[in-house]
Amino acid sequence: MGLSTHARRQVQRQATRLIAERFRDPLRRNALAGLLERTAEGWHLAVRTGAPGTADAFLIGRAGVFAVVVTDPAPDEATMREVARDAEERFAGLPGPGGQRIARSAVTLVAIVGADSSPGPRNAGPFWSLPAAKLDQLFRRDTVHLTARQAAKIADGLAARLRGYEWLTVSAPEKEAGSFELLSAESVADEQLIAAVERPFETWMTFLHPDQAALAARNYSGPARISGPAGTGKTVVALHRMRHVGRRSTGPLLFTTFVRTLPPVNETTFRRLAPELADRAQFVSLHAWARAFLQRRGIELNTHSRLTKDAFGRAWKEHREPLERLGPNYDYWETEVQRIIKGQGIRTLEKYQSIHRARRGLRLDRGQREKVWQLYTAYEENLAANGLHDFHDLLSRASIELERQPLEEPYASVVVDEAQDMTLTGLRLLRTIAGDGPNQLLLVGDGQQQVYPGGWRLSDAGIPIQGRGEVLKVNYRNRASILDFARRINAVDDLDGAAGVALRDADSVNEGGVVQSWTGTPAELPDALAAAVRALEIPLGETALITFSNADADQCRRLLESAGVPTRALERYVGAAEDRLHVGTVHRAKGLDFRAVLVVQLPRPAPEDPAEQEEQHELRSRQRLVAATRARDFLWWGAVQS
Ligand SMILES: Nc1ncnc2c1ncn2[C@@H]1O[C@H](COP(=O)(O)OP(=O)(O)OP(=O)(O)O)[C@@H](O)[C@H]1O
Repeated sequence: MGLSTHARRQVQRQATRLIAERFRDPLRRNALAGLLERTAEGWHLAVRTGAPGTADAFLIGRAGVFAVVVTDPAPDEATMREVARDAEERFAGLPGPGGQRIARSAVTLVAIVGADSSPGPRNAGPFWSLPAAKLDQLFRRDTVHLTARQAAKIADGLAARLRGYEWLTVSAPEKEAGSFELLSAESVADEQLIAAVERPFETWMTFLHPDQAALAARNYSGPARISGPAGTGKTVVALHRMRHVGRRSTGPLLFTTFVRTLPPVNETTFRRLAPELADRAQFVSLHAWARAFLQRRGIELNTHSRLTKDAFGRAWKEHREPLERLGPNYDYWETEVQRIIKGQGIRTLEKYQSIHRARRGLRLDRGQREKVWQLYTAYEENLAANGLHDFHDLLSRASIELERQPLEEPYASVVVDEAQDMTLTGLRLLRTIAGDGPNQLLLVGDGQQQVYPGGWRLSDAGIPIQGRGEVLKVNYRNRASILDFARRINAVDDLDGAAGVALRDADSVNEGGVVQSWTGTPAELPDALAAAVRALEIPLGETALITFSNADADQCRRLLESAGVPTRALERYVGAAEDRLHVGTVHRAKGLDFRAVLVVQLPRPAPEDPAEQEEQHELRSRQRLVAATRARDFLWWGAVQS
């Protein structure tokens, strides 16, 4: 509390007296007085005076909205679900900034329990179980996401919907109240303090666009998909939805992606949004999930990546000649084997002959496909001879094992973020993990942002989406000038055969923003980059430098370090602010955002074949679009020309 000891004592005395006049039960007296004290800091508290069956109190402040039950022993889940439903109804739809509304899933349900009552597993139910002695956790600074004015407006709106409740408030002595008001409301010092911990005003934790709010709470009879251009809040909705579904179910929840680096960031966010479900929700890449699952079943696969690469290299040496005549690029054929043959789980030449190779530039006739198949089989033989498996094998093996014997404890809900970069093998595994039941599988993605080659249709993975495909259109991330810049990148979205909504059709809500473009030679890059970083008005910890290959990222990191700029690999980013500039490839940056982004585009040799050129161009456009749309307020785009 930001009050002097003397003022705090006065506030405590007032609170204890007001509560003692109304309640007899010691736990209730203690807990509600603890909450009431906070009204001296700008929190709003309504306590129930009418019949039981609903929340004992509603608490509203800069860390969100809470429905509170005070109880000893710990409450049962059915009772709390009823309380939750009532609370959700009361808050639902209250207006917020820019036409947004409070989401049902924004209300945090808290049971304040006695010291001796056993609350069961912590953070694992539809409510947050908190001993009275630990009330302080409700007021943690790292969960602040509303302005004082927004909190007051919510309290006003709620007041009109509350019968049988009384608003109580205490205040600090006048002199201190004045100085505290300055601190608690819109004070610059306070904002800076919060900004140091997290992005100020992540208002989406309470307010959603009506379309977002509808998707967060919609009931789906089978697998569903949320798509929409970059920055439209797909991940935000997926996290709200996870809370919504989690509150209405039992069993574990899974949030997964193709990339390893994204789940920890989303886990940090989810723990702030839904602390009560933190221990029930698992955030893990699909490969890590598959490996852990197989280990539990006593199956260990050796996927040493350097050795598997060697196995491919040896196969390539043997079979390169006819393929090089078609297209000389090693990477092209590695991708063909990895993303098309293995990624789609193709086991026979016959099948490979029959498929449509989506998003691949070179057309291959039957004879040519046979040559690719020889490369593939040589690779498989090399793997087998050395007891090796690649990451695709990990996923297909997990599917087989899961079909043989289902999970001991099925998931209540599975969310797949950045689904556009999954392989078909991955999607099939996900379907087996989640099943087709109501609300069990949610795929979130945007075909325009696919950063790996190759494509698929959800129907190829046997995932029935009919009528459950949703699209979001309002961009909340990028300021207008950044969005304009990104819209000019012409990235196609033909993934899954459906014409999606492209970034150019997204609505923008954030004014302003700065984009700076720089073009120069490799020799000029070090100075230009150092100057761009020096001129940054945004802290390094909220800035990322994005490249299009690992080698380019290493080069830029070296340049920055020798210019005295502290850096950190984007792989290690978990969402916490650090005073280091994060550097990494677009593959690591996808799904994330930063206040400032520097993009360095180094020259790459273009393939000779026009079809291959076209494919590379399309992929690069999508990657550039992802890179540009990571920036919220400031974008520096450096194009190095040879
Ligand atoms: N309702 C909202 N109010 C305020 N900010 C929001 C809202 N929805 C999303 N945002 C913000 O917009 C940004 C983008 O959200 P999110 O990452 O969920 O979008 P996305 O569609 O998954 O993006 P991408 O596909 O580019 O990864 C985030 O910074 C998020 O905090």
